[in-house]
Amino acid sequence: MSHVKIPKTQIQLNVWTIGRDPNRWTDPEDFIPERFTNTCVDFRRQNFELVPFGSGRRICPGMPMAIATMELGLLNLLDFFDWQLSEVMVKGDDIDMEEAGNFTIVKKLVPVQRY
Ligand code: HEM
Repeated sequence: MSHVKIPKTQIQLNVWTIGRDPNRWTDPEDFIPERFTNTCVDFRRQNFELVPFGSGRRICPGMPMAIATMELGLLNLLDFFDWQLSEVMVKGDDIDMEEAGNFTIVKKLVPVQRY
């Protein structure tokens, strides 16, 4: 494979669209976290359908810190609170996974203090 240099040009990948490509993902709009178990697709490697931290020599150097911070934050939220759906979250019998908000996100889950 030959490499082409494009000097003084910034290239941005549309990771949002890649992550919703129906040619790559089954039911891409559905929330199916199990899709990431038993798969060889790994966001740390060169699986270009999943590149939240970029890839190659300019991959995010803060990735280990970001993962540790997110895991710690998430585990604390799960440990200290029970979570229930707010009324806006329920759609029929199902959970409404439609995105809301732009720069600010509407709270769809309600924390209930456990202790
Ligand atoms: C969820 C959290 C984070 C996400 C999703 C994220 C994502 C990214 C992405 C997509 C890039 C561009 C990679 C590329 O060009 O291929 C990047 C670059 C970078 N990130 Fe992160 N990042 C996160 C957290 C962090 C943290 C915590 C730090 C530092 C403590 C950090 C420092 C950097 C730096 C310095 C670059 C530039 C690397 C370079 O251009 O060589 N990031 N990040």
